[in-house]
Amino acid sequence: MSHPNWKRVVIKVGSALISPNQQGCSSHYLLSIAQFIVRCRANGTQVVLVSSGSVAAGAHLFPEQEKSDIAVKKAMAAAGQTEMIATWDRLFDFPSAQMLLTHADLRDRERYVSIRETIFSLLDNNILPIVNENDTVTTDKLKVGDNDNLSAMVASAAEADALIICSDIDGLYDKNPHEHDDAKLLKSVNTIDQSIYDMAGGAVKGGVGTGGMRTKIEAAEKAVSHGIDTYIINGFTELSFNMLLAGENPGTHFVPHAKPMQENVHWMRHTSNAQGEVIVEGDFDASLDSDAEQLTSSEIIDVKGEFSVGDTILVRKEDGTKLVKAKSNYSSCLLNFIANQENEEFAHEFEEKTGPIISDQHIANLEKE
Ligand SMILES: Nc1ncnc2c1ncn2[C@@H]1O[C@H](COP(=O)(O)OP(=O)(O)O)[C@@H](O)[C@H]1O
Ligand SMILES: N[C@@H](CCC(=O)OP(=O)(O)O)C(=O)O
Repeated sequence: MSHPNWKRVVIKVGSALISPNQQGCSSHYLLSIAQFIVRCRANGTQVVLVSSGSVAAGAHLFPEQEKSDIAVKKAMAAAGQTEMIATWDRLFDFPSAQMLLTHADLRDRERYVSIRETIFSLLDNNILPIVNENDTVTTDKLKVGDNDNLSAMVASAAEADALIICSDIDGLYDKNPHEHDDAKLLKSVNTIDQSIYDMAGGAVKGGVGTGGMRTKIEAAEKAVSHGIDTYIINGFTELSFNMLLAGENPGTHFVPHAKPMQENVHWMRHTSNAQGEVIVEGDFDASLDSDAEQLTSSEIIDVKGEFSVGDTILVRKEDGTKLVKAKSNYSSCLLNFIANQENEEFAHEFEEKTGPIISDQHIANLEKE
């Protein structure tokens, strides 16, 4: 876990650190984070910054408006984003670059690959990528929704060794310490299961944070399955960063999987969204192997939703058991047509000619969730 071994890290900074009073941006807490970034780079560690705070930073420009109104929030984000980037940029004597992403970008394989290339190209040229969600264009369907999950997706895309989530609290406690005086800090988490999720509450009501601990655990789960060391640390104190640089754990460390998922399987599982569902009989045991069992139309009971060739679909059993997520080589329309064929020989010949229903190159086994 010692810091000098990291080739690349992603640092996620929450809104409370950027705009503690919602009166624009403050560099008060950002100075020690910037110092950490500078020292990482001096040690030869590449850094990608995922920064929240555009909504919080822009809030003061809309004094008369209802802050929960979506259109107002988007306007706050648009206005606050420039101030947030300018505040970071002032703290560095090297160039930074703004990357505004949505889930619609990350779940599209082509755009995802393009995002990866841009990150690598910026890093190769010693430019600091500063990523945020593109709040002004998102809708419920298109957004990641919180920067904890976004930072895990970015860490996977960037092939980072570590993800450091800077929060307003020392790490993950066994219960919300703002509500329970006897809450205890977990120094290390080996396995993220339901008992870990049960410890997490949401963000403080009326505060500037979005996801609370739940989204940080979701992020950690995504990252560790890609072999990424993940930390939740207190970003208010400089000591956290000094400890990280000394190879010590200042908060909660989520231990990465010893056998990380392959990059494209990880993307399919944790970043891509299923556009539709195919309900099948029995267990369909998928694997990333062209000799593996193929899904055939005779096993399909139902096709749900509308999807096109190349979209990700979820293959599940009638009882709801999720089997695999995969790229579909058929549209929902064509799959419905072939699955409803009474002439099995025709269906079989059609599939032989058209090729496998789901791609054996883009598939993630869901371990019968
Ligand atoms: N088990 C827990 N351990 C630590 N914090 C928790 C827990 N459950 C809920 N929280 C809340 O999560 C908050 C941190 O998340 P959030 O407000 O979204 O901040 P950020 O801006 O850093 O993302 C904490 O301040 C705390 O109120
Ligand atoms: N994209 C939003 C960030 C949303 C978010 O996840 O905030 P936080 O919980 O403070 O990390 C913004 O810039 O305000």
